[in-house]
Amino acid sequence: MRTSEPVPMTLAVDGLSKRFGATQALDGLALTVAPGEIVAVSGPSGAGKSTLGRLLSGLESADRGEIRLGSRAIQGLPPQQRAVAHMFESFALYPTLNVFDNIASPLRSPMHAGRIDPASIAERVENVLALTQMSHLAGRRPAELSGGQKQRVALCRTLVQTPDLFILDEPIGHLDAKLRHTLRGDIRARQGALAQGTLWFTPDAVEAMAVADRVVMLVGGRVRQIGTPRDIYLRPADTSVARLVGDPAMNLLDITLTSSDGSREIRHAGDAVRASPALRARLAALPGERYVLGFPPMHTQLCAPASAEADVLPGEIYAVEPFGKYTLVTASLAGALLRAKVAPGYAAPLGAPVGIRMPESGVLIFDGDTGSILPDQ
Ligand SMILES: Nc1ncnc2c1ncn2[C@@H]1O[C@H](COP(=O)(O)OP(=O)(O)OP(=O)(O)O)[C@@H](O)[C@H]1O
Repeated sequence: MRTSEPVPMTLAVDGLSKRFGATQALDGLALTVAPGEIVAVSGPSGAGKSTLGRLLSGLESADRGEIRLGSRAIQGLPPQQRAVAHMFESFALYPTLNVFDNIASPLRSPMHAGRIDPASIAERVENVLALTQMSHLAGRRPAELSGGQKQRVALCRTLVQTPDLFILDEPIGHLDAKLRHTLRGDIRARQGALAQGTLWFTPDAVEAMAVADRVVMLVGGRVRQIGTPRDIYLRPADTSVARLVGDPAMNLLDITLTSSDGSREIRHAGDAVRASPALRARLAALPGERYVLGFPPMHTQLCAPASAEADVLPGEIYAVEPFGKYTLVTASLAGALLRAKVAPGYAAPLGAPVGIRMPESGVLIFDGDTGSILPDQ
C-alpha cells in the first residue's frame, strides 16, 4: 500500500466469474464504485459476496473477467500490489498483539518501510478507535475481547489504511442493534468524505439500504439488480430481489389468469382472487397465464373477512407479532403467507378468519415464469 495521498480511483469490474467444482460462485459479474461512493453488495448466504471480496483483493483468482482500479488492471496482481484494504468476515487478528498494535499493523508493514512516523500512526489508530467506541480497550489482546469487540478491531484495522478501495465483509454483523445503527451512520459519513470507494457486503438488505449510495443485489452468483436503495425498494427487478428487500419483505401472491366467457378470471391456488377494478383492468391486458402480484406489508390492510368490498382476500390469522410502534400480522391464504403492518394493539386469535386488502394502487406485477418485473410499472 502506498504512503502518499491516494489518487481518486474508481473500481470497475466486468464479466467476473469464478467456479468451485460444481458451484458457479460468481457468474459474469459487473459493477462499478465511484470515488467516495459506498456500494453495498447484498444477497443471501452463498450468493457469492465473500468470493467477490477475495477476487478483488487477490486472495483468489478469477476464471474470467476484468478488475480495474482507476487506470490499473489489477486482476493479475498479488494482494500486496492491489491497494485494497479488506476486512475479513473471520477478523484474522494477531493473537499476541494488543488492540492498538493489531490496528497499527498495516501501517507498520514492510510495504511502508517505516515511512509513516509513530505520531501519525498513533493519531490514525486513535481516530478509528474513537469512531468505533473502542478507545478504552486499546491495551487488550484479542483473547480478552467479545466477538463484537473483535469485529470492531478488524474494522479499525481496515479503516486505518489509505488504500484505493475498502472492502468491508459483514463489518457490523456481531454488534448490538444500537451500536450497529450508530456505526452505520458514522462509517457512512467518514467513507463518503474520502476519495476512495467502499464495498460493503451484508446479507441484511435493510442494512445495505441504510448504508449505501447504491446497492447490488446478488443472488446465486449473479447480479439481479443495481440501483439506489429507493429504486430497489420501490421497484425490485424480480421476485428474488423482492423477497429480500423491505422490513418485512414485500408480499408476493402467485396468480393464474384464465379466460372464460370472454372475461379474465384471477385465481390463486384455484380460488378466485378479488382484485380492485384498477388491478383487474391491468391484469386483463396481459397476454400470459402465470403472474405474481407484489405489494408491501406497509400498504396491506386487514378487515372483516366477510367484507363485500371487491378487493378483499379471505385469509386466516397465522401470526401476530407486536413490535411496539406497530403490530405485524401474518395471514395465510391457501398456502401463501401475506403480511400487514397494522396499528399497535391489534389482537386476534390464531386461525381466526380475516380479510386482507391489497393497496388500491401500486401493486407490482411480476412474470410468473421468469420472476422478472413487468415493464412500465
Ligand atoms: N473454497 C471454496 N470451495 C468450494 N466452494 C466454495 C469455496 N468458497 C465458496 N464456495 C461456494 O461458493 C458459493 C459462494 O460462497 P460465498 O462465501 O462467496 O458466499 P457469501 O455470499 O459470502 O455467503 P455468506 O453470507 O454465507 O458468507 C457458495 O455456494 C460456497 O459454498
